[in-house]
Amino acid sequence: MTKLNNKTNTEINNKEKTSFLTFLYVGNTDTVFSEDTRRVFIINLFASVGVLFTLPLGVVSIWQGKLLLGVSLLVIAILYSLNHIYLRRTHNHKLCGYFVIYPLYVLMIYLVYSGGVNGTGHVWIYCIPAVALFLHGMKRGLIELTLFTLALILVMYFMDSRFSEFGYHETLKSRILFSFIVVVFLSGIYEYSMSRFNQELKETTTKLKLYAYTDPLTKLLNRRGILQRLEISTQQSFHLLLADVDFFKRINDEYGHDVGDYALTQLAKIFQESLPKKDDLVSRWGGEEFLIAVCGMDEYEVFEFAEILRHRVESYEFSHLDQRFHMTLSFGLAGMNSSTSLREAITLADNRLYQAKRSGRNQTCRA
Ligand SMILES: Nc1nc2c(ncn2[C@@H]2O[C@H](COP(=O)(O)OP(=O)(O)OP(=O)(O)O)[C@@H](O)[C@H]2O)c(=O)[nH]1
Repeated sequence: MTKLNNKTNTEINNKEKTSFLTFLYVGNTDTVFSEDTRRVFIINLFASVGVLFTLPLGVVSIWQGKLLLGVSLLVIAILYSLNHIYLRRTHNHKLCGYFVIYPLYVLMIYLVYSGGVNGTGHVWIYCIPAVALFLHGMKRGLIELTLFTLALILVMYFMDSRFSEFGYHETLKSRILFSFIVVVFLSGIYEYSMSRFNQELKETTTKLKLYAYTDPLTKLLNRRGILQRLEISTQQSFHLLLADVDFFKRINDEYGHDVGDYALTQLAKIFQESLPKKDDLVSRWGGEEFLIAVCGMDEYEVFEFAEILRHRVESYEFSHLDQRFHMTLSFGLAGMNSSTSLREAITLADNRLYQAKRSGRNQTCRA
């Protein structure tokens, strides 16, 4: 019974966690680590925290008779709530970022000018640097923060603000400015180190993806690479050609491993140059096997293409380190469409390749 209760509690907790994440990621929880999703998440978080503060403070301000301040806070609360809905529908984080930051600048300047509630308005300005630098990056963020600082100076020193009415010492103004500049400086250092770190992370991820999906010898996609590309492809149907070099072991044995490597690299070039369309793919499936995926052709056309390729390789003279030799290929052909899965098509192509080998090699076997 206790076990059952624990399970139900965990399920409820997981459900709540998922709903919370769905709220913050505006419905998109699968690509959590993409830069766009991260921005959507943080803008949404800023806006949600903004609503949590501006809504009650707005109500309190109206309650205390500070109508203008109260209405401004409520307008921002509404704006931030609409921002969430808009973000959920469009994922346009750039525009939503403007909706977060610009009303915030105006509100802060107004709070400093009016003193807010009992002269406490200026204490809120320190949230500005982090938000500005995150949303607009170092360059634009710092320009906006400089303009904001100038606006602060203007309001505090040159406008008839209500600052002196609250009995503050004159030095408080300069201390507010200096401490604000210190926070800008620290936020800038943080943003700079974070953006450097993110940049390096992005570059490393790109390199690792390249290594993970590419065959180092031929520079073609490897098995993982082509499977990933085929799984995400928008093409409805493909034909797969599994090609295998006949008696490749003899090349290695007769001419050495380096010549064998050269032959595989040269073969990869021939395959790549022969692909009919730019959406077609070729990969090194493993060892001396290559998987080619072609789209937009019927089975007969693919068979014809395989035969052309086979003859091209058969008549090609491989030449490396004074060694000259010829190679032949065997092909297994299979179609992949809505009724045949990728795995099934690969198995079928593999069976037909085996059949081509058994029937004497140097040929294409299809259904
Ligand atoms: N040089 C080189 N040889 C490789 C590489 N990968 C696999 N091979 C060799 O490819 C050969 C494959 O031999 P087998 O599987 O017996 O096939 P085969 O000699 O081509 O004979 P059939 O496929 O039956 O026509 C082996 O000798 C492997 O060492 C590679 O990256 N470089």
